[in-house]
Amino acid sequence: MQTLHVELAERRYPIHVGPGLLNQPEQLSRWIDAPALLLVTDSHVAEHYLAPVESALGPRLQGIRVLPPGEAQKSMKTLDSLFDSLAEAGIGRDGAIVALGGGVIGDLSGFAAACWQRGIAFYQLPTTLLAQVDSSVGGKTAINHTSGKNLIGAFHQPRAVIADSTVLSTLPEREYRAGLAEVVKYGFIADVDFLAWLEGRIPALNARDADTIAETVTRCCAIKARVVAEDETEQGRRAILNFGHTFGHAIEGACGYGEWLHGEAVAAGMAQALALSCRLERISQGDHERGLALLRQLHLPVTPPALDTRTWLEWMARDKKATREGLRLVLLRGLGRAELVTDVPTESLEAVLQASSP
Ligand SMILES: NC(=O)c1ccc[n+]([C@@H]2O[C@H](COP(=O)([O-])OP(=O)(O)OC[C@H]3O[C@@H](n4cnc5c(N)ncnc54)[C@H](O)[C@@H]3O)[C@@H](O)[C@H]2O)c1
Ligand SMILES: O=C(O)C(=O)C[C@@H](O)[C@H](O)[C@H](O)COP(=O)(O)O
Ligand SMILES: [Zn+2]
Repeated sequence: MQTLHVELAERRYPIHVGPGLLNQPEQLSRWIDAPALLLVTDSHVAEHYLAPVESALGPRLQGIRVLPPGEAQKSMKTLDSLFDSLAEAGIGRDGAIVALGGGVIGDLSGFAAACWQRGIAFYQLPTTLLAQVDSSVGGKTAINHTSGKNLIGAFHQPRAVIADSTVLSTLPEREYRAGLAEVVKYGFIADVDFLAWLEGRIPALNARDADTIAETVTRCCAIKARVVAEDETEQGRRAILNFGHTFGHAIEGACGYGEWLHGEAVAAGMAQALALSCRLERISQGDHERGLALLRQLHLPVTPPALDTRTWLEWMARDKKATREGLRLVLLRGLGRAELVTDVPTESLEAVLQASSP
């Protein structure tokens, strides 16, 4: 097992990564240290992993909510129903939520924890690749609004992240691939050596080799923890974690939440962001092709759905990075280095949007 930390002074917390962690009741019970707990999960995850966590937490567990799976749960209606569960379980200020599941469960439960009695603790037990490498770390919590992705939310850090790499063996193939998109993102934005490391392990990644995945999770968490520690509330630098997301969130919203998985939309969005970076001569043609090749070799989509330019621009305008002056996009300045760019020429953006429409 490895333990990293997100260095945020009084909000500093550990990320434990390793095999079999959900089946170590003494450790689990020590890491999850609040006196009263509500556990939130979804029905797929519950089927596989609820029993060991439930028995490890014992009588401190005051309630369990098993939600239907899927992006649609990041809604005001489900959030409201979680408040009912917190009330029924009698969770007060010293209580906490245990989020057992993927990014949907983590984002939703984290936001419920941020709101309940003005903020209670929560613990992330991520069970998807995407959640282990990205969503469980960093404290972005949210639900969706019909007008845009994650528009209602809060920065609220977990008290601990416990990532059991063994649970990834039951993850459906499509969900595994979606998680790889966020993995590749770290190489593009912050670490060209990691990008090369991934390129050298494509057969192992495609075969879901357990050791390769465990190392991948640790490396991604280390990058994310560093970026979050530098800029917890995305005043600047943290925005690089949003590479591909202005396009990706537009795809998710325009096609209807859940139609494209978040990771799939991010993969196609990163292909757009690579194309725009290349058109603006921020990366070479060779680097553009290298980036697309990696996405394709991991069987990730690089072509977005057919949306007209007006639809693209309407959705992208609601991105949280946008200001009154207009869009701000994360683009590359060479592979392994991302920047937040304010002055993207409209004609270049439109050319990329038009070129990608089938
Ligand atoms: N907060 C952040 O920083 C952040 C970062 C990235 C993504 N996100 C959000 O995360 C969400 C996507 O999360 P996700 O990709 O984890 O999807 P998800 O939570 O919907 O889980 C994917 C599917 O896999 C199932 N599942 C989960 N773990 C399993 C396991 N071990 N075995 C079998 N089935 C399992 C779930 O039931 C679900 O059907 C999106 O809403 C996205 O916006 C947030
Ligand atoms: O942690 C971050 O910061 C990220 O941007 C990580 C993203 O992968 C994630 O999808 C996040 O939820 C997007 O945030 P948003 O602010 O664009 O909603
Ligand atoms: Zn993301």
